[in-house]
Amino acid sequence: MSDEQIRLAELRDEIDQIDQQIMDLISARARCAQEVAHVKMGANPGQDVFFYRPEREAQVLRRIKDSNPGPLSGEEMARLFREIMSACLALEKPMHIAFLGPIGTFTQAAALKHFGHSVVSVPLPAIDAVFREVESGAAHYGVVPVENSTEGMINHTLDMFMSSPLKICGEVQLRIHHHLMVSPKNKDQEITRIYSHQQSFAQCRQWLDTHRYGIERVTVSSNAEAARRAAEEPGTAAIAGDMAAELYGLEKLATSIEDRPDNTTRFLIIGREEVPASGHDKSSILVSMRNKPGALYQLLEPFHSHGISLTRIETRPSPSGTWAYVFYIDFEGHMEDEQVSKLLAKVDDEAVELKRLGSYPIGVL
Ligand SMILES: O=C(O)C(=O)C[C@]1(C(=O)O)C=C[C@@H](O)C=C1
Repeated sequence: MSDEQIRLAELRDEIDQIDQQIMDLISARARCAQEVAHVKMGANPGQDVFFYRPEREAQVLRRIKDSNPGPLSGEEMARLFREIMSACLALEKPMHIAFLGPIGTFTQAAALKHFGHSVVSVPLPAIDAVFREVESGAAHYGVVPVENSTEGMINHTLDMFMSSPLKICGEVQLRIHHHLMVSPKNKDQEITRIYSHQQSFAQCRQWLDTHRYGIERVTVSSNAEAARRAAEEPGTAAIAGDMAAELYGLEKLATSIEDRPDNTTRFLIIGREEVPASGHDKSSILVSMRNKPGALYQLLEPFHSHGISLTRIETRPSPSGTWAYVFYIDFEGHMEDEQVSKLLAKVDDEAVELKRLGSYPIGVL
Protein backbone atom coordinates (compact mmCIF):
# COMPACT_ATOMS: atom_id res chain seq x y z
CA MET A 1 0.00 0.00 0.00
CA SER A 2 1.18 3.57 -0.68
CA ASP A 3 1.94 5.95 2.21
CA GLU A 4 -1.28 7.85 1.43
CA GLN A 5 -3.36 4.66 1.55
CA ILE A 6 -1.77 3.71 4.90
CA ARG A 7 -2.44 7.20 6.30
CA LEU A 8 -6.06 7.15 5.00
CA ALA A 9 -6.67 3.78 6.70
CA GLU A 10 -5.22 5.09 9.99
CA LEU A 11 -7.45 8.18 9.86
CA ARG A 12 -10.54 6.10 9.13
CA ASP A 13 -9.75 3.85 12.09
CA GLU A 14 -9.46 6.98 14.26
CA ILE A 15 -12.82 8.26 12.93
CA ASP A 16 -14.45 4.87 13.68
CA GLN A 17 -13.21 5.03 17.28
CA ILE A 18 -14.42 8.64 17.69
CA ASP A 19 -17.83 7.73 16.18
CA GLN A 20 -18.15 4.92 18.75
CA GLN A 21 -17.43 7.41 21.56
CA ILE A 22 -19.93 9.94 20.12
CA MET A 23 -22.60 7.21 19.87
CA ASP A 24 -21.94 6.06 23.45
CA LEU A 25 -22.12 9.65 24.74
CA ILE A 26 -25.30 10.51 22.83
CA SER A 27 -26.89 7.32 24.17
CA ALA A 28 -25.85 8.27 27.71
CA ARG A 29 -27.28 11.75 27.15
CA ALA A 30 -30.56 10.22 25.91
CA ARG A 31 -30.80 8.07 29.05
CA CYS A 32 -30.36 11.23 31.14
CA ALA A 33 -33.20 12.87 29.23
CA GLN A 34 -35.41 9.85 29.93
CA GLU A 35 -34.60 10.22 33.64
CA VAL A 36 -35.42 13.94 33.39
CA ALA A 37 -38.85 12.99 32.04
CA HIS A 38 -39.48 10.76 35.06
CA VAL A 39 -38.44 13.57 37.40
CA LYS A 40 -40.77 16.00 35.59
CA MET A 41 -43.69 13.58 35.85
CA GLY A 42 -43.04 13.04 39.55
CA ALA A 43 -42.70 16.76 40.31
CA ASN A 44 -46.38 17.68 39.91
CA PRO A 45 -48.49 14.47 39.98
CA GLY A 46 -51.76 14.80 38.10
CA GLN A 47 -50.81 18.11 36.48
CA ASP A 48 -49.86 18.88 32.86
CA VAL A 49 -46.17 18.14 32.33
CA PHE A 50 -44.40 20.49 29.91
CA PHE A 51 -41.56 18.27 28.70
CA TYR A 52 -40.37 20.85 26.15
CA ARG A 53 -38.38 23.52 27.98
CA PRO A 54 -37.67 26.46 25.60
CA GLU A 55 -35.54 28.29 28.13
CA ARG A 56 -33.33 25.27 28.79
CA GLU A 57 -32.93 24.50 25.07
CA ALA A 58 -31.93 28.10 24.40
CA GLN A 59 -29.34 27.90 27.20
CA VAL A 60 -27.90 24.64 25.85
CA LEU A 61 -27.68 25.93 22.26
CA ARG A 62 -26.26 29.30 23.34
CA ARG A 63 -23.56 27.59 25.44
CA ILE A 64 -22.67 25.29 22.52
CA LYS A 65 -22.36 28.25 20.12
CA ASP A 66 -20.26 30.25 22.60
CA SER A 67 -17.90 27.40 23.55
CA ASN A 68 -17.56 25.82 20.08
CA PRO A 69 -13.81 25.23 19.38
CA GLY A 70 -14.10 24.85 15.55
CA PRO A 71 -13.40 23.92 12.81
CA LEU A 72 -17.20 23.63 12.43
CA SER A 73 -18.95 26.99 12.78
CA GLY A 74 -20.97 27.74 15.92
CA GLU A 75 -24.17 27.66 13.83
CA GLU A 76 -23.33 24.19 12.45
CA MET A 77 -22.40 22.80 15.86
CA ALA A 78 -25.59 24.23 17.40
CA ARG A 79 -27.65 22.65 14.62
CA LEU A 80 -26.12 19.24 15.40
CA PHE A 81 -27.01 19.64 19.09
CA ARG A 82 -30.46 20.90 18.07
CA GLU A 83 -31.10 17.50 16.46
CA ILE A 84 -29.64 15.60 19.44
CA MET A 85 -31.96 17.49 21.80
CA SER A 86 -34.90 16.95 19.44
CA ALA A 87 -34.29 13.19 19.58
CA CYS A 88 -33.91 13.29 23.38
CA LEU A 89 -37.13 15.27 23.78
CA ALA A 90 -38.96 12.77 21.56
CA LEU A 91 -37.89 10.04 24.03
CA GLU A 92 -39.50 12.08 26.80
CA LYS A 93 -42.61 12.94 24.79
CA PRO A 94 -43.07 13.09 20.98
CA MET A 95 -44.02 16.73 20.25
CA HIS A 96 -46.88 17.50 17.86
CA ILE A 97 -46.15 20.83 16.17
CA ALA A 98 -48.86 22.53 14.09
CA PHE A 99 -47.66 24.86 11.33
CA LEU A 100 -49.10 26.95 8.49
CA GLY A 101 -49.13 24.41 5.71
CA PRO A 102 -49.31 22.62 3.43
CA ILE A 103 -46.14 20.53 3.70
CA GLY A 104 -43.19 22.20 1.98
CA THR A 105 -43.85 25.75 3.20
CA PHE A 106 -41.25 28.03 4.75
CA THR A 107 -43.21 27.74 7.99
CA GLN A 108 -42.57 23.98 8.04
CA ALA A 109 -38.86 24.68 7.45
CA ALA A 110 -38.94 27.14 10.37
CA ALA A 111 -40.69 24.59 12.60
CA LEU A 112 -38.05 21.94 11.85
CA LYS A 113 -35.24 24.48 12.32
CA HIS A 114 -36.58 25.41 15.76
CA PHE A 115 -37.72 22.00 17.09
CA GLY A 116 -35.45 19.65 15.11
CA HIS A 117 -36.60 16.76 12.96
CA SER A 118 -37.81 14.38 15.69
CA VAL A 119 -41.17 16.13 16.04
CA VAL A 120 -44.48 15.28 14.38
CA SER A 121 -45.18 18.34 12.22
CA VAL A 122 -48.87 18.88 11.37
CA PRO A 123 -49.81 21.18 8.41
CA LEU A 124 -52.89 23.41 8.89
CA PRO A 125 -54.59 25.41 6.10
CA ALA A 126 -54.59 28.84 7.80
CA ILE A 127 -53.04 30.79 10.67
CA ASP A 128 -56.23 30.75 12.75
CA ALA A 129 -56.38 26.95 12.34
CA VAL A 130 -52.88 26.70 13.83
CA PHE A 131 -54.00 28.74 16.85
CA ARG A 132 -57.13 26.57 17.28
CA GLU A 133 -55.09 23.33 17.00
CA VAL A 134 -52.89 24.44 19.91
CA GLU A 135 -55.75 25.93 21.94
CA SER A 136 -57.64 22.62 21.71
CA GLY A 137 -54.58 20.63 22.86
CA ALA A 138 -54.48 18.67 19.58
CA ALA A 139 -50.96 20.06 19.07
CA HIS A 140 -48.42 20.91 21.79
CA TYR A 141 -47.15 24.02 19.98
CA GLY A 142 -47.73 25.97 16.79
CA VAL A 143 -45.48 27.87 14.37
CA VAL A 144 -46.84 30.93 12.52
CA PRO A 145 -45.16 33.67 10.44
CA VAL A 146 -45.24 37.13 12.07
CA GLU A 147 -43.07 39.43 9.93
CA ASN A 148 -41.02 39.56 6.76
CA SER A 149 -38.10 41.95 6.26
CA THR A 150 -39.45 43.01 2.84
CA GLU A 151 -43.20 42.96 3.37
CA GLY A 152 -43.55 43.80 7.07
CA MET A 153 -45.94 42.30 9.61
CA ILE A 154 -48.32 39.40 8.95
CA ASN A 155 -51.49 41.09 10.24
CA HIS A 156 -53.52 37.87 10.57
CA THR A 157 -51.07 36.60 13.19
CA LEU A 158 -51.16 39.87 15.15
CA ASP A 159 -54.96 39.95 15.06
CA MET A 160 -55.17 36.36 16.36
CA PHE A 161 -53.37 37.40 19.54
CA MET A 162 -56.17 39.84 20.36
CA SER A 163 -58.58 36.98 21.04
CA SER A 164 -56.39 33.92 21.64
CA PRO A 165 -55.33 32.81 25.18
CA LEU A 166 -52.10 31.34 23.77
CA LYS A 167 -48.67 32.59 24.77
CA ILE A 168 -45.60 33.27 22.63
CA CYS A 169 -43.03 30.63 23.70
CA GLY A 170 -40.26 31.30 21.19
CA GLU A 171 -39.17 32.80 17.90
CA VAL A 172 -37.18 31.60 14.91
CA GLN A 173 -35.88 33.46 11.87
CA LEU A 174 -35.43 31.97 8.41
CA ARG A 175 -33.52 33.43 5.47
CA ILE A 176 -36.05 33.17 2.65
CA HIS A 177 -34.69 32.18 -0.76
CA HIS A 178 -37.20 32.04 -3.59
CA HIS A 179 -36.54 30.05 -6.76
CA LEU A 180 -38.34 29.90 -10.11
CA MET A 181 -39.03 26.25 -10.74
CA VAL A 182 -40.72 23.97 -13.30
CA SER A 183 -41.46 20.29 -13.70
CA PRO A 184 -38.55 18.56 -15.53
CA LYS A 185 -41.05 16.96 -17.92
CA ASN A 186 -42.27 20.44 -18.98
CA LYS A 187 -38.84 22.11 -18.88
CA ASP A 188 -38.72 22.89 -22.62
CA GLN A 189 -42.23 24.33 -22.80
CA GLU A 190 -42.83 28.08 -22.88
CA ILE A 191 -43.95 29.34 -19.44
CA THR A 192 -47.26 31.19 -19.73
CA ARG A 193 -48.22 31.26 -16.02
CA ILE A 194 -46.34 31.56 -12.73
CA TYR A 195 -47.92 30.46 -9.43
CA SER A 196 -46.89 31.68 -5.99
CA HIS A 197 -48.07 33.11 -2.68
CA GLN A 198 -48.86 36.85 -2.61
CA GLN A 199 -45.93 37.51 -0.22
CA SER A 200 -43.50 35.72 -2.53
CA PHE A 201 -44.63 37.64 -5.60
CA ALA A 202 -44.11 40.87 -3.62
CA GLN A 203 -40.62 39.79 -2.51
CA CYS A 204 -39.59 38.96 -6.10
CA ARG A 205 -41.41 41.76 -7.91
CA GLN A 206 -38.36 43.50 -9.41
CA TRP A 207 -36.79 40.24 -10.61
CA LEU A 208 -40.05 39.17 -12.28
CA ASP A 209 -40.54 42.58 -13.92
CA THR A 210 -36.97 42.38 -15.28
CA HIS A 211 -36.72 38.71 -16.30
CA ARG A 212 -40.28 37.40 -16.77
CA TYR A 213 -42.23 40.56 -17.58
CA GLY A 214 -45.67 39.98 -19.03
CA ILE A 215 -46.09 36.36 -17.87
CA GLU A 216 -49.35 35.85 -15.97
CA ARG A 217 -48.87 35.73 -12.19
CA VAL A 218 -51.50 33.71 -10.31
CA THR A 219 -51.65 34.03 -6.52
CA VAL A 220 -52.38 30.81 -4.60
CA SER A 221 -52.71 29.97 -0.90
CA SER A 222 -49.07 28.95 -0.37
CA ASN A 223 -45.76 28.39 -2.13
CA ALA A 224 -46.21 24.65 -1.65
CA GLU A 225 -49.56 24.80 -3.47
CA ALA A 226 -47.80 26.78 -6.24
CA ALA A 227 -45.20 24.01 -6.55
CA ARG A 228 -47.91 21.34 -6.60
CA ARG A 229 -49.69 23.08 -9.51
CA ALA A 230 -46.46 23.64 -11.46
CA ALA A 231 -45.72 19.92 -11.09
CA GLU A 232 -49.07 19.06 -12.67
CA GLU A 233 -49.77 21.81 -15.23
CA PRO A 234 -47.63 22.10 -18.41
CA GLY A 235 -46.55 25.64 -19.32
CA THR A 236 -46.56 26.78 -15.70
CA ALA A 237 -43.85 27.57 -13.14
CA ALA A 238 -43.81 28.26 -9.43
CA ILE A 239 -41.92 30.59 -7.12
CA ALA A 240 -41.19 28.58 -3.98
CA GLY A 241 -38.41 27.43 -1.66
CA ASP A 242 -36.05 24.47 -1.52
CA MET A 243 -38.40 22.22 0.48
CA ALA A 244 -41.24 22.65 -2.04
CA ALA A 245 -38.88 22.02 -4.99
CA GLU A 246 -37.68 18.80 -3.39
CA LEU A 247 -41.15 17.70 -2.33
CA TYR A 248 -42.72 18.13 -5.78
CA GLY A 249 -39.66 17.15 -7.83
CA LEU A 250 -39.27 20.52 -9.55
CA GLU A 251 -36.18 21.85 -11.32
CA LYS A 252 -34.89 25.34 -10.51
CA LEU A 253 -34.61 27.62 -13.55
CA ALA A 254 -33.43 30.60 -11.45
CA THR A 255 -32.33 30.60 -7.80
CA SER A 256 -32.54 33.21 -5.03
CA ILE A 257 -34.63 35.63 -7.09
CA GLU A 258 -35.82 37.61 -4.03
CA ASP A 259 -35.24 41.36 -4.55
CA ARG A 260 -33.53 41.86 -1.17
CA PRO A 261 -30.53 39.61 -0.36
CA ASP A 262 -31.33 39.74 3.39
CA ASN A 263 -34.93 38.63 2.87
CA THR A 264 -35.86 37.10 6.22
CA THR A 265 -39.11 35.94 7.79
CA ARG A 266 -39.59 35.75 11.56
CA PHE A 267 -41.87 33.07 12.98
CA LEU A 268 -43.42 32.74 16.45
CA ILE A 269 -43.77 29.59 18.52
CA ILE A 270 -47.19 29.60 20.25
CA GLY A 271 -48.15 27.44 23.19
CA ARG A 272 -50.25 27.18 26.33
CA GLU A 273 -47.69 27.88 29.02
CA GLU A 274 -45.52 30.79 30.11
CA VAL A 275 -41.77 30.34 29.64
CA PRO A 276 -39.35 31.02 32.55
CA ALA A 277 -36.37 33.32 31.98
CA SER A 278 -33.45 31.90 29.98
CA GLY A 279 -31.13 34.85 30.64
CA HIS A 280 -31.44 36.27 27.11
CA ASP A 281 -35.12 36.99 26.49
CA LYS A 282 -37.63 39.30 24.91
CA SER A 283 -41.30 39.98 25.60
CA SER A 284 -44.39 40.87 23.60
CA ILE A 285 -47.50 42.77 24.66
CA LEU A 286 -50.70 44.14 23.13
CA VAL A 287 -51.80 47.56 24.43
CA SER A 288 -54.92 49.53 23.59
CA MET A 289 -54.80 53.28 24.40
CA ARG A 290 -57.45 55.98 24.58
CA ASN A 291 -57.44 57.92 21.29
CA LYS A 292 -56.26 61.29 22.74
CA PRO A 293 -53.29 63.66 22.19
CA GLY A 294 -50.07 62.32 23.71
CA ALA A 295 -51.38 58.74 24.02
CA LEU A 296 -48.41 57.30 22.13
CA TYR A 297 -45.96 59.35 24.25
CA GLN A 298 -47.62 58.10 27.44
CA LEU A 299 -47.26 54.55 26.15
CA LEU A 300 -43.60 54.79 25.12
CA GLU A 301 -42.15 57.11 27.82
CA PRO A 302 -42.08 54.33 30.51
CA PHE A 303 -39.87 52.20 28.20
CA HIS A 304 -37.38 55.05 28.10
CA SER A 305 -37.54 55.84 31.81
CA HIS A 306 -37.09 52.15 32.75
CA GLY A 307 -34.23 51.65 30.24
CA ILE A 308 -36.04 48.96 28.25
CA SER A 309 -35.20 48.63 24.51
CA LEU A 310 -38.07 48.30 22.04
CA THR A 311 -37.47 45.89 19.15
CA ARG A 312 -40.78 46.26 17.33
CA ILE A 313 -43.94 48.42 17.53
CA GLU A 314 -46.90 47.96 15.23
CA THR A 315 -50.41 49.38 15.25
CA ARG A 316 -53.53 47.45 14.38
CA PRO A 317 -57.13 48.70 14.19
CA SER A 318 -58.88 47.83 17.43
CA PRO A 319 -61.83 45.41 17.08
CA SER A 320 -63.58 47.50 19.74
CA GLY A 321 -64.30 50.56 17.61
CA THR A 322 -63.45 53.00 14.82
CA TRP A 323 -60.15 54.88 15.10
CA ALA A 324 -59.14 53.14 18.31
CA TYR A 325 -55.77 51.40 17.96
CA VAL A 326 -54.02 48.43 19.43
CA PHE A 327 -50.22 48.53 19.69
CA TYR A 328 -48.24 45.29 19.30
CA ILE A 329 -44.89 45.84 21.07
CA ASP A 330 -41.78 43.63 21.33
CA PHE A 331 -39.06 44.60 23.78
CA GLU A 332 -35.92 43.17 25.37
CA GLY A 333 -36.14 41.51 28.79
CA HIS A 334 -38.35 39.00 30.62
CA MET A 335 -41.57 39.86 32.47
CA GLU A 336 -39.98 38.33 35.60
CA ASP A 337 -37.26 41.04 35.47
CA GLU A 338 -37.75 43.80 38.09
CA GLN A 339 -37.47 46.70 35.62
CA VAL A 340 -39.86 45.02 33.15
CA SER A 341 -42.34 44.29 35.93
CA LYS A 342 -42.28 47.97 37.02
CA LEU A 343 -42.59 49.09 33.37
CA LEU A 344 -45.66 46.93 32.76
CA ALA A 345 -47.31 48.19 35.95
CA LYS A 346 -46.85 51.78 34.63
CA VAL A 347 -48.14 50.87 31.15
CA ASP A 348 -51.11 49.12 32.78
CA ASP A 349 -52.01 52.40 34.57
CA GLU A 350 -52.02 54.35 31.27
CA ALA A 351 -53.62 51.77 28.97
CA VAL A 352 -57.25 50.92 28.30
CA GLU A 353 -56.10 47.30 28.11
CA LEU A 354 -52.74 45.53 28.44
CA LYS A 355 -52.36 41.92 27.30
CA ARG A 356 -49.14 40.05 28.11
CA LEU A 357 -48.43 37.79 25.08
CA GLY A 358 -45.40 36.19 26.69
CA SER A 359 -41.67 36.28 27.40
CA TYR A 360 -39.42 33.90 25.51
CA PRO A 361 -35.79 33.21 24.61
CA ILE A 362 -34.33 35.38 21.84
CA GLY A 363 -33.86 33.06 18.85
CA VAL A 364 -30.50 31.24 18.95
CA LEU A 365 -30.23 29.41 15.61
O1 LIG B 1 -33.42 19.64 30.68
C1 LIG B 1 -34.56 19.28 30.40
O2 LIG B 1 -35.60 19.76 30.89
C2 LIG B 1 -34.73 18.19 29.39
O3 LIG B 1 -35.81 17.73 29.19
C3 LIG B 1 -33.54 17.77 28.56
C4 LIG B 1 -33.54 18.46 27.21
C5 LIG B 1 -32.17 18.13 26.54
O4 LIG B 1 -32.12 17.18 25.72
O5 LIG B 1 -31.19 18.83 26.86
C6 LIG B 1 -34.62 17.93 26.37
C7 LIG B 1 -35.81 18.58 26.17
C8 LIG B 1 -36.06 19.92 26.74
O6 LIG B 1 -36.80 20.72 25.86
C9 LIG B 1 -34.85 20.59 27.22
C10 LIG B 1 -33.67 19.91 27.38
